[in-house]
Amino acid sequence: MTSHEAGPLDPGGPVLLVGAGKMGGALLDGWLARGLDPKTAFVIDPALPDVAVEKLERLGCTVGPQAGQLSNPVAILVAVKPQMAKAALPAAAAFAGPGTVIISIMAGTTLSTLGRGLAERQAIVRAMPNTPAAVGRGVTGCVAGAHVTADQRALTDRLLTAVGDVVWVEEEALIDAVTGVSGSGPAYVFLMVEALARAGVSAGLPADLAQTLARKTVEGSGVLLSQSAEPPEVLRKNVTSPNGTTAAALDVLMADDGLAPLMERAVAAATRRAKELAG
Ligand SMILES: NC(=O)C1=CN([C@@H]2O[C@H](COP(=O)(O)OP(=O)(O)OC[C@H]3O[C@@H](n4cnc5c(N)ncnc54)[C@H](OP(=O)(O)O)[C@@H]3O)[C@@H](O)[C@H]2O)C=CC1
Ligand SMILES: O=C(O)[C@@H]1CCC=N1
Repeated sequence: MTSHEAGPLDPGGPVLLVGAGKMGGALLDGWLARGLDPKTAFVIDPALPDVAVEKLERLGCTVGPQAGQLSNPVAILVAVKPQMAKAALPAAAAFAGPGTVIISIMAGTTLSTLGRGLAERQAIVRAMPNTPAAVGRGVTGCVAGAHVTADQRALTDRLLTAVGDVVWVEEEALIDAVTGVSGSGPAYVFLMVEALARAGVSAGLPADLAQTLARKTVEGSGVLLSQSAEPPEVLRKNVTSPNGTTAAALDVLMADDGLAPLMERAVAAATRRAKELAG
């Protein structure tokens, strides 16, 4: 796993972001927060509201670059919905040079599909980040296509560690499972907050108090997990007094039809859906 290096982010040339929505926007914010020179940041996103365009332009970024304004970017990060890939890839192809690495974060979209819209020997990385990137605490799984050089892999690391940690896998199919675990994973955790709050209401708490308790419990547990050297199993056991209240709850959650098989089915469904998105 690689983590952020000290010092300002310097990719060594211009970077183009195609699609500045929730994930692309979080990455761009992370790059700028890590000291990326805004003059080297280019953005294509026809849906970007005027106020966001003005803010980026005020910083010195170029939104909607014309041919001639940008050549040979060191990286193009494609962050549109997989269904928009066909519409967005021509722009990436138009600006890409032989030294450009294309980094796609589109769920399911394979290296082979990406390659069809790009030059024959284009360097392509398929990556899967997650939304905690918005607070610099994301984790991204990556796989490198055949033409990615060691320098381009290091550059990808620099761009993605700006918003969290990065892991590489060698087998492309594993990216679909990465999507099922960490790409979609934050939604499972937020759903757990919602469900815990609802269960608190059923146990007699006022709704706003139940929400506060559920939210703070998951926030605090996340921080404890991140700051502790102990595995989650030990942290769980630390809460669980013999024959106490937690043990009573865990008897339900750890039953044969409890959380583990449910999570397995959920991750399998997400992984399957990623494969379906490949078309
Ligand atoms: N959200 C998440 O948790 C994660 C998402 N991803 C992947 O990231 C990608 C983006 O997801 P997300 O950020 O949630 O989606 P968003 O819809 O928030 O962002 C996509 C942005 O791209 C814009 N767009 C559409 N067509 C084009 C185009 N031709 N050129 C440039 N921009 C375009 C969209 O505009 P408009 O709204 O008008 O369509 C939108 O602003 C997806 O492929 C997803 O699989 C990966 C990991 C996690
Ligand atoms: O739901 C999705 O398809 C995207 C990919 C991972 C998280 N969001």
